[in-house]
Amino acid sequence: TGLSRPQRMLKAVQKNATKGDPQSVIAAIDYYCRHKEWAMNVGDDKGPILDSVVSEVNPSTALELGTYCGYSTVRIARLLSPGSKLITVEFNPAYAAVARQIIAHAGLQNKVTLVEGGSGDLIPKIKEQFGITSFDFVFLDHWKDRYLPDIKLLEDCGLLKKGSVLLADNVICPGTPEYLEYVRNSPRYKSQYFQSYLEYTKAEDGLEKSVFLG
Ligand SMILES: Cc1cc(C(=O)N2CCN(C)CC2)sc1-c1cc(O)c2nc[nH]c(=O)c2c1
Ligand SMILES: [Mg+2]
Repeated sequence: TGLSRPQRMLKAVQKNATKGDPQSVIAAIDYYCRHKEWAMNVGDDKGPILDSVVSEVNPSTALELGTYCGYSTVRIARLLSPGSKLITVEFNPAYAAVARQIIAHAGLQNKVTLVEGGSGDLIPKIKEQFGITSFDFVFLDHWKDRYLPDIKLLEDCGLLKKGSVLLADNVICPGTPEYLEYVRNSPRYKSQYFQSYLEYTKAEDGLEKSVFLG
């Protein structure tokens, strides 16, 4: 049955993007997914909002839940200051294999640690495995039903500190109602909605930014 959609995306990156140039990797993926075949990257409508939040936070430690093909991994890692680290978690080994190659094509492999496995299993092991005490920034983009349990896990594992910023994709489409209800009503978070569009479409979607108050 030939190549998978992620593998076809990888080929497009290897063909059209310049090695070591993250912006060309981002542009090659956006062109492919807008004009050839749709894929669930955060994309070029929501991407600049992600960029602005990452730049504002300038995290020393960042966590991404849901790597997929590494598009948002590249968007985040290209903005990190020297010495900062991004840990990205991917459940699907086929996605992880493609993401490693796309992250390497961008030349960002030294800023990124890709961990394969389920977020629920990995989060409790992060402190001991990576010597990280807390995350300055967390991007939630894995599976809508894991957003709420995983932030509760991050809280319980002491991986959030006063001022930690959570940014969640797809809060409208596919939608994460329980997560939104929690972060918008909990006294422990200050939340803000950034309206945008589902990647490469005219459908509404948006990002929810939530600051942990401690
Ligand atoms: C798979 C999928 C299908 C969607 C949709 O409404 N579609 C109608 C319009 N056509 C064009 C595309 C398909 S939206 C979406 C999606 C989008 C993300 O950003 C995701 N991020 C993380 N994890 C996910 O499971 C995830 C799913
Ligand atoms: Mg998404």
